[in-house]
Amino acid sequence: MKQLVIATKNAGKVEEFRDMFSKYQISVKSLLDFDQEIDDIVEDGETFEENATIKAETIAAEFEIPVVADDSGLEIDALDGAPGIYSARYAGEDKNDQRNLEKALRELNNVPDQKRTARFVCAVAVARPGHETFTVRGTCEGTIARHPKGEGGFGYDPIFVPLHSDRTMAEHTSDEKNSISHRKHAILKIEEWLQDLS
Ligand SMILES: O=c1nc[nH]c2c1ncn2[C@H]1C[C@H](O)[C@@H](COP(=O)(O)OP(=O)(O)OP(=O)(O)O)O1
Ligand SMILES: [Mg+2]
Repeated sequence: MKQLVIATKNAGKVEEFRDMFSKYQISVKSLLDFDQEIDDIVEDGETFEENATIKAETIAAEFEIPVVADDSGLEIDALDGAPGIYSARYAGEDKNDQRNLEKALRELNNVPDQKRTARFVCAVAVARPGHETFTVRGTCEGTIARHPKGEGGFGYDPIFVPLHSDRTMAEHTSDEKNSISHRKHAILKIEEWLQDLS
């Protein structure tokens, strides 16, 4: 079994990478699996790609191994793309999913249904010692619901209704989410690299 480190401390992301990488015979190790304490990485880039690169290169340099990182978030059109790269800390430094989605709903309180369009964005960076880092991006278009619904997924999934669906992402099974998500679309773009990994 091939192994890949994902430079994330987000358990929801880890589970999705595990599920989606299993078909490439890749087992996933995340920052949650290291015995030593790993400091939080400062994500001070101006784009998803910059932040994914910072995370991947920090861990690749520290452990001298190939690393994949994910920087992702929700862009809401009626809020000019907010929360965007600030999605994790939208309602405060404690990165609370529930408070984040409640804040998004509050901001959209007076916004009619047809103007509630949004998309999930995921930039994936691949960093390897001695190689140039590269990034890819996947997106998932949808709308913001009026109320949270569903127990699956993580983050903003309870308020995000993907295009062509009448359920929130949190009401999708993990297999359903992993076939349409921004993360899936990003991973498809590194599929060849994943297959060639030794
Ligand atoms: O599929 C998703 N379904 C719902 N919400 C999502 C998704 N994907 C990203 N999101 C939200 C969660 C968080 O508010 C932000 C990611 O922030 P982001 O900095 O990339 O991740 P993080 O800080 O949780 O973990 P880490 O940096 O260790 O990978 O976007
Ligand atoms: Mg983060």
